[in-house]
Amino acid sequence: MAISVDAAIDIISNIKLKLKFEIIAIEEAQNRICAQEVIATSSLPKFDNSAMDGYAIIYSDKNNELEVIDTIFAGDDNHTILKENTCIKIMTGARVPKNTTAIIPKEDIQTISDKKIKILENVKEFQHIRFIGEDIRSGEKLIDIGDELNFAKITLLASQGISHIKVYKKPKIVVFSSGEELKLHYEKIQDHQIYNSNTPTLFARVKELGCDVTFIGQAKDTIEDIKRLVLNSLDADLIVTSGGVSVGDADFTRDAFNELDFETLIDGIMIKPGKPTIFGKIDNTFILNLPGNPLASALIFELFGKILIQKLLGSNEVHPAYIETKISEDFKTRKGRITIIPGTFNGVSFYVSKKRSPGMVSILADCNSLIILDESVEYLKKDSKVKILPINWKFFSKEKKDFLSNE
Ligand SMILES: Nc1nc2c(c(=O)[nH]1)N[C@H]1C(S)=C(S)[C@@H](COP(=O)(O)OP(=O)(O)OC[C@H]3O[C@@H](n4cnc5c(N)ncnc54)[C@H](O)[C@@H]3O)O[C@H]1N2
Ligand code: MOO
Repeated sequence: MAISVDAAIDIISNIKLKLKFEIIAIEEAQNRICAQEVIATSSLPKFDNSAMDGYAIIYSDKNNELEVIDTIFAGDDNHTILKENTCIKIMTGARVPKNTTAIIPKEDIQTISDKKIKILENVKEFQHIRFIGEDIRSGEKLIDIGDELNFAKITLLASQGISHIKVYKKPKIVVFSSGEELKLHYEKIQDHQIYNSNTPTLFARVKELGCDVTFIGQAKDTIEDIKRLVLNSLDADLIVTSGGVSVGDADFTRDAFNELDFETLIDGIMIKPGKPTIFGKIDNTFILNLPGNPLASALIFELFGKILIQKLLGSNEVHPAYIETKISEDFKTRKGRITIIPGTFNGVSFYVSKKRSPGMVSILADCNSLIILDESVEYLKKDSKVKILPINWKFFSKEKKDFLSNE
């Protein structure tokens, strides 16, 4: 029996998993999920240092002529300290002498003689000193279990001298389709046949989301053939298949799964499109059977499949987050079931896709987000608030946008 959207999301978000991990070099770690806590073992900066090329001084000497008694470069292990009315020439990044209370940028001094300078500008106590630990404190948690590693997290690792990191293994996903009418995109087709667009779509999507993915072919519309493909894939973490879930005379996936000790977790979701979605498990392999209709299949994957992938990746972020915006024009829909509406968010408003039929293939190519409308919604007035779920976060535009003004 079909269950509510909320119940389906809860089932997927609460699946229990034993994830495997591996140790990899940090250069290879982008988009991987961290399987260990990383605690800072050294403060950054490691020592008080100069933020400018200039002179280290004692603040109370700021109005006096100062004698230059030494020069310190970044990386020097210099232990000279300042005396009254002296200064030390210092480079950006160099450790400051212990009793320094201000750095004077080179541009702000006047050279009086070879070893004498005078300060021309106002000085603030402690100016241009970068203090130990102001960036990272030793003992501070830098990365948590389940955090996604990106360039910025890799910065943290490298700055601590960490060369290798424990990450969860990429989930192994197997994709296949069923349907006698389907041919692969590199095959010749006849007039009564269509190209299998779902499998390459899902293959690409799970790969984009950080999984290892294998395509194992197409099942004929027979229980035996579907069983054969499933049995071949039980080393995977997840099988994603599409088609064959409805009530037609050639829809056999449910029967095939049931002959293989399938534990049904979801059999239908009260959503449009994509109601006939099946999710369950054989041994340790999850199976997500999406509807055959291409848009239905892709949208259900965007809403539910992505949560599942976040779980399988080991991410600690499994709940879809939204952006609040407004709808670009009046919008009418049929109430009665929660509906996934694809469209485009241009940074200001959400534009509903004009075409939305579940059997279409062309729609998502022009969309970057979804809204999920409650079953009671029949009409949204222009500028009504909507919550969008982004499909893609890389946010660029074909037109030049003014992101510099704050109006
Ligand atoms: N009597 C009823 N008929 C249907 C119902 C229903 O409740 N009662 N539900 C409809 C809904 S909603 C959906 S969704 C589909 C789901 O059907 P299946 O998952 O069994 O999918 P198929 O019948 O195999 O195919 C549906 C449609 O999609 C095309 N398709 C299938 N696989 C692919 C693929 N890999 N690439 C591209 N296109 C694909 C297929 O040719 C069909 O046109 O059932 C409705 N019927
Ligand atoms: O719900 Mo079906 O998935 O519309 O085409």
